[in-house]
Amino acid sequence: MMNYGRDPGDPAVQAHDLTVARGGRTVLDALAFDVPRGRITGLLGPSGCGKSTLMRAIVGTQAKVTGTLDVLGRPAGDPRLRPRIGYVTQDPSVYDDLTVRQNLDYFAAVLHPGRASRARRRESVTRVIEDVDLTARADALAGNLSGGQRSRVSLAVALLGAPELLVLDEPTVGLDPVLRRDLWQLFHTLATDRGATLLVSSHVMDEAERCHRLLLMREGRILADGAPDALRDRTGSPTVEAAFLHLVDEAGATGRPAEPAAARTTPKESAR
Ligand SMILES: Nc1ncnc2c1ncn2[C@@H]1O[C@H](COP(=O)(O)OP(=O)(O)OP(=O)(O)O)[C@@H](O)[C@H]1O
Repeated sequence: MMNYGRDPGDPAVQAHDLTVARGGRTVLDALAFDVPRGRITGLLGPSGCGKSTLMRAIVGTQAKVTGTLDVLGRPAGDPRLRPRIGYVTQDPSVYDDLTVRQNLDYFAAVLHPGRASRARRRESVTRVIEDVDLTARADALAGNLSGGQRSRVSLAVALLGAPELLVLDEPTVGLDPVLRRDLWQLFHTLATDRGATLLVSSHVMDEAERCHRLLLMREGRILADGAPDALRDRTGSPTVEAAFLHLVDEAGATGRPAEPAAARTTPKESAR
């Protein structure tokens, strides 16, 4: 199986004092955390807490980022990081008038151009279609796929270059329980067998249990980080969701986070 670059050394992502302003507001506030290599780190928190903004900062597409943010040993946004990171946004970016295989052939040609790379392209396209379990639909037009199948095509595109770091923004939204389970199995294969680092966001707390490690976010801040077990133990909670609520109450009691909730209601669509 292909090795995606496990390296026991530095964390894949290291952030210190990471701050992002959007529309004149601070939406990420002095974050400090790291993301270990070869593991699945879940980025969990309610809608609007800043998960997508943080992911965009990591992949280098977010403006007005201050503080320190190192990704795979380089500053976030360094062009040399591009082939080493796979990023899947919430909106599947596929061409509806091409088949699944044609979509992947196209992106593979961008990644590995030239006649000399033809065999390599064919091998990687077949591999990623298998990875996302779309072999039976490889010749279907993307426009005729279900929402979940389209998002798996986007994931396949991100897997093409065998990236060391995969940043997946709510990849399981709208999927049925069987597909969600299958995708999480794939994430574990990518991390465990291929050494990839995954950062996966979700606002569904039950997905937390499937991660090796969690970053719990609320209102632009990291509320807590650690393994699901450790977070449950530390808060004496039966589930990560209960642990999250406990931590929210604790933060309220110590007077830490929070700008007024009303200041945080800008529709997400205006962000793009
Ligand atoms: N262009 C913008 N101007 C002002 N505020 C913005 C802008 N874009 C996003 N925001 C705000 O930044 C905050 C973080 O948004 P972000 O999309 O990162 O949250 P999220 O946790 O990913 O939410 P969701 O789960 O709904 O995708 C939100 O409160 C949002 O309203």
